Amino acid sequence: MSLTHTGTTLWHHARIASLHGNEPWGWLEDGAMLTREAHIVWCGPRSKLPAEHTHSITREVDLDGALVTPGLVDCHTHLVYGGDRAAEFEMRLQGASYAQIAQAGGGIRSSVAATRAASEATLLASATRRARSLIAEGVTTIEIKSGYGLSLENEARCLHVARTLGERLPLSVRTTYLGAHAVPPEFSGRNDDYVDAVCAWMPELHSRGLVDAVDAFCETIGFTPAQTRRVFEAARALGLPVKLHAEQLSDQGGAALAAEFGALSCDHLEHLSEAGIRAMQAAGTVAVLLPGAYYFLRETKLPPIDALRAHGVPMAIATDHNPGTSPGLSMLLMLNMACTLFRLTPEEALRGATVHGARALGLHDRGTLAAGQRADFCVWDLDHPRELAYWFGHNPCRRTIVGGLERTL
Ligand SMILES: N=CN[C@@H](CCC(=O)O)C(=O)O
Ligand SMILES: [Zn+2]
Repeated sequence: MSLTHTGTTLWHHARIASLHGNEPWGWLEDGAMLTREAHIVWCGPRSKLPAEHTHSITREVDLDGALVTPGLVDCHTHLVYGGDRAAEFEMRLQGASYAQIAQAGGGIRSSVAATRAASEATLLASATRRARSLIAEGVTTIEIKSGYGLSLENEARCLHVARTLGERLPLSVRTTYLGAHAVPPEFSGRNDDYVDAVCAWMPELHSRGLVDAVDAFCETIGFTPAQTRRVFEAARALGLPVKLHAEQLSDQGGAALAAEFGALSCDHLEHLSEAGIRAMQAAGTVAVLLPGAYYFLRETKLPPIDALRAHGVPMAIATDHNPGTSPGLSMLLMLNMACTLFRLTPEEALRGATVHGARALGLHDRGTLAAGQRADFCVWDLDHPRELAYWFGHNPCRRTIVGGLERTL
């Protein structure tokens, strides 16, 4: 187990996936990459390695012709929660809708009760198990939202667990405050008062170093656009970037609202309008597609993929891991579903799970393999990168390097 940097490493004899969009989809033959500490110093065909780099090499690793891609980025998860919602799954299979269950006080609120009842150690143990599943399939960066605590101290606890995961596991963790996920029972019928509380807790959570971004669930069963605006104004006052669960079950105009605040991403988007797409394009907002939730809720309305593509809106994909609508823990399955259900090309899906996922988190130092980027990459037992979206129920990840360090679990 190598856990310290060993100078400058030349990783060679690799097929380095070419993911630049304007180049033929495939790989760089006899690819090589030079890493120093946590970063890539150089990447290209080994024969073109500049002479000035050769004398600095302290270690060589032969990758035996294996495929290399950037580390995967899961840019939308709700990984920290108590309990599960398998009983709700059974109810939905018998005909109850997600919205009906939520309106009857179940859904997110049942996970809030289970999360509040769980100790921090229990939350950390279950989130660690889930994170390890994602890590095993090549995830090197993950976003984790709060949203099952819904009080100042319970939101803080969940965000703290997320931060702790990033300290204990070989994984970069970004945390998102999703206080505006549902209205907790103690605020029942006082939705606006709850939004006031969500905004009031934000500076405290931020001052404890627990928040990288702010999100909300803008929906008929969540928060109105006016309430979402108030949450975003509070975030802007603190200089925090925003994201939004937008147009999942209905068109609320949430995407255009989020774009007005320069949102990093709008996520779900099954009911996204043309106006919303234009607003996102103008703001540079990433469209995060969540095929796991679409599949698990057995939705029928597809996100407007062709229009997003035509307008040049970057598309990311993520697991949306959560106990209610997407209990899956496989980014590779999401790559497959993004192609089979949403008709992304395998190349679009892989860009969605790497460079566009990173952009959805406001990260520009990862998601591609180039000089200056973080040395986060995966080595796969595959020939062509299209196979990442092809196989499912099988893990071809041979090794993963995070910040220049070989990862072991
Ligand atoms: N849509 C809102 N939030 C989650 C679901 C949360 C839950 O049902 O527990 C989502 O992204 O799908
Ligand atoms: Zn979500």
